[in-house]
Amino acid sequence: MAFLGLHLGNACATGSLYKKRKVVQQCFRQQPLALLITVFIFITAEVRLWTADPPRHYPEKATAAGETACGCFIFLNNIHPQERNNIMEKTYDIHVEKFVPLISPSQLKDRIPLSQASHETVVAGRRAIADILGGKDPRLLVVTGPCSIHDEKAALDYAARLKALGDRVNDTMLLVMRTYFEKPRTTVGWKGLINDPWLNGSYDIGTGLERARRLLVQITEMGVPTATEMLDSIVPQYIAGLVCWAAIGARTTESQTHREMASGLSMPVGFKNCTDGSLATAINAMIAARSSQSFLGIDPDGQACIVKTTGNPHAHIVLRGGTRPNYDTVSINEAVSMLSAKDLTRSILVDCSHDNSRKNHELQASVWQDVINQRIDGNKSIIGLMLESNLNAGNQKNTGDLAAMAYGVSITDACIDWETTEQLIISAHEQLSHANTAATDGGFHRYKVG
Ligand SMILES: O=C[C@H](O)[C@H](O)COP(=O)(O)O
Ligand SMILES: C=C(OP(=O)(O)O)C(=O)O
Repeated sequence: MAFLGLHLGNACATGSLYKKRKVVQQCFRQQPLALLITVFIFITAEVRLWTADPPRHYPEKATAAGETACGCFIFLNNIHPQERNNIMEKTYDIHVEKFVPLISPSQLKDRIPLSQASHETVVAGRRAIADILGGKDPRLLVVTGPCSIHDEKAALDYAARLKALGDRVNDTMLLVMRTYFEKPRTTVGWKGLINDPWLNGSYDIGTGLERARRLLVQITEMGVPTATEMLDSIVPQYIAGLVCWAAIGARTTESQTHREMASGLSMPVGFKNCTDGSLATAINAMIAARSSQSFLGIDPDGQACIVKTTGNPHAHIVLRGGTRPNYDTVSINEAVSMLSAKDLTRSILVDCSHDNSRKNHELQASVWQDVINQRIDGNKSIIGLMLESNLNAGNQKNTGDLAAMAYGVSITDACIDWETTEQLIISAHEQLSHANTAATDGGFHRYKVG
């Protein structure tokens, strides 16, 4: 009734003849008396406006008459002014199809708890990464693994191989597995296992969170430290306790929301330089992330809340190239000067993939070797490298049919295969071991930060 009253007013003021007729018919069926009185008041108002001296113009007259009629209808039907909001045309969620409730972070943690073995891997992994960033651990941090996880079986296969390799090179490198569940897209595309776990556009995010958490538990139970990109600001509540290193990607490093989220994350966070190659965005991000922040989020029970953080002490930069690669000596020195000027940690991780290899996975090997050479030559600011690597090389189209797709091949960016990965890591391990042994003054000195 109230809704019709409002529509009557609106229809009188602005509507088409058809709309007016429809609204009046509805009103008449439901509230004949109120309608008659309203129509009478409306006509009286119209007549007064049309005969006013000086004459008033049409839109003003129509609106005023409509509002008068609407006001009278609301008054006659005893509608409280506050209820008007409820009967007005909807101004929110117009483009929202539906809201699908999700399990809360604590419910998911109860369902898939952190085991003792996982806990040990996460704590030791984070500590080792923080020590590498701070210059206390002389090893090289190597973040390697698929561009994105789409098949848990292949991910576990990769993790098992990485565990064996990590044990072998443990005295020169810390190997951390890319377990990327969220993919930022330049335009559109598959957004990762959390967003679309069935690879078919069904967006079963609840299942995605569950599968991501379960896989992280399995990988950390194998003793393999994990790395992921944090993209959605709600996701960390569900999985962050199982992640040793996090990235904020090139597309989101400039975003305030992501910087705030990073300030509260429990693990070291690497900020990628911007897609155009700008370092300033990552440097500004590091300043924002090390500061305490207050922002909107959810608590472990899924309740919307204000999240107050203390700031992340282990924010650092990741060079991933832009309009040109930025892994060369000149680019790295430029990054060091910019970081020094802002009194930030000068520890740099170089991503061999993305725009450093011009998205050609085969070029990752030469980027890798160039950076290893710089490190051996004494570039003390290089603390780590990243590879996009999978069981098998290249990439394939996501057809949505996991059984029909090639095993261990990326469905996002092209990756190098396992054999190449192993060969690069072992070769670098040998070169680093040799350099350490050969150095007459006890090995190259790690860069002390702060
Ligand atoms: O690392 C993965 C991709 O480079 C990133 O998600 C962007 O991919 P897109 O440009 O294909 O969307
Ligand atoms: C998306 C990624 O990188 P970037 O943000 O550098 O494009 C990635 O590492 O998966």
